[in-house]
Amino acid sequence: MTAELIDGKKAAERLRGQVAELAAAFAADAGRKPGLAVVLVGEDPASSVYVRSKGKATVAAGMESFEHRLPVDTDQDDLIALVDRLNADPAVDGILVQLPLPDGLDAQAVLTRIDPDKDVDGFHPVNAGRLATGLNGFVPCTPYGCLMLLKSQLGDLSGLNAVVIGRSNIVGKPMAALLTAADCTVTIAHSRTKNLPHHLAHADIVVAAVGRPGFVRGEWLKPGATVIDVGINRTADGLVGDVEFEGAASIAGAITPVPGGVGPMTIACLLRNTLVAAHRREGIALAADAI
Ligand SMILES: Nc1nc(=O)c2c([nH]1)NC[C@@H]1CN(c3ccc(C(=O)N[C@@H](CCC(=O)O)C(=O)O)cc3)C=[N+]21
Ligand SMILES: [Mg+2]
Repeated sequence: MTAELIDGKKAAERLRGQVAELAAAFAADAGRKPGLAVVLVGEDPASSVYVRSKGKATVAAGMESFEHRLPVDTDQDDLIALVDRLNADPAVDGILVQLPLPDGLDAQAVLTRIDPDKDVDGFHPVNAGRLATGLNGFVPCTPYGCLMLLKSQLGDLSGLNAVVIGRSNIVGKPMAALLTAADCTVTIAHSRTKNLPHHLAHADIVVAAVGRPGFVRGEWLKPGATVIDVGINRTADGLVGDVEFEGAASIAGAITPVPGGVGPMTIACLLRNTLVAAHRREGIALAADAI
């Protein structure tokens, strides 16, 4: 292993510390804490664990956590009615509906119902449009966390070749938009891409978000590349990323581990977005470079 390990856990702790300080200042100013509502439908064990750790992180950052656990057979109208109540609740700055939703529920309809200014996941089409056109909105937490890790690792990203593998609305597309805005030359690769190794051979930055364990091989990388592994795959060998770690770590310049890389940053960015939402909703200024 010659690559530097990018410590997402440490970066996330630092960000959470900054959020906590600013949340305390907000509470002193506004007379209330920033509030995050998390909605979980059903009892998927992995989702339950995420929701619990989000709730804990929210409280630890000095914010209010509102947890709504609904039965697996909740119908669409009841879920929409809950979103409407949260949209109207002045104590709620951010709303997150945990995905995936159980079969039979229309996730797109639910996400589109969330007030875009409370959409701290950044999944609403209005926020996707804001990101695509350079307006201030909410950026999805996982790609935002990846960008923070890249900037703290590399500084200025201008002119670098970046290959994003995966084109989901949640990671790949917003990641490509963020890297484009940071003046990278961006390639979006996906399951139909021909000759992925050809594209990776020129990539200074690789963001892997394909959801297939060990899909990206070390020998495909440009020596010294910075590799961000978004994959969280539960296998017989435990939790592994989308990048074949051992091989990649002998060729890359820097790489995120799984776990302890992107995952912790996702939660820290959720708190960051909630803090920003609270300031915007109360009309309290937050210095652009504060966080
Ligand atoms: N509306 C919505 N927003 C989300 O942001 C969202 C979602 N739904 N559904 C599920 C995915 C997944 N996700 C993760 C968050 C943190 C870790 C994380 O902290 N992972 C740790 C530990 C992982 C473990 O041990 O299971 C790590 O990578 O080190 C992982 C995954 C957010 N998601
Ligand atoms: Mg794909």
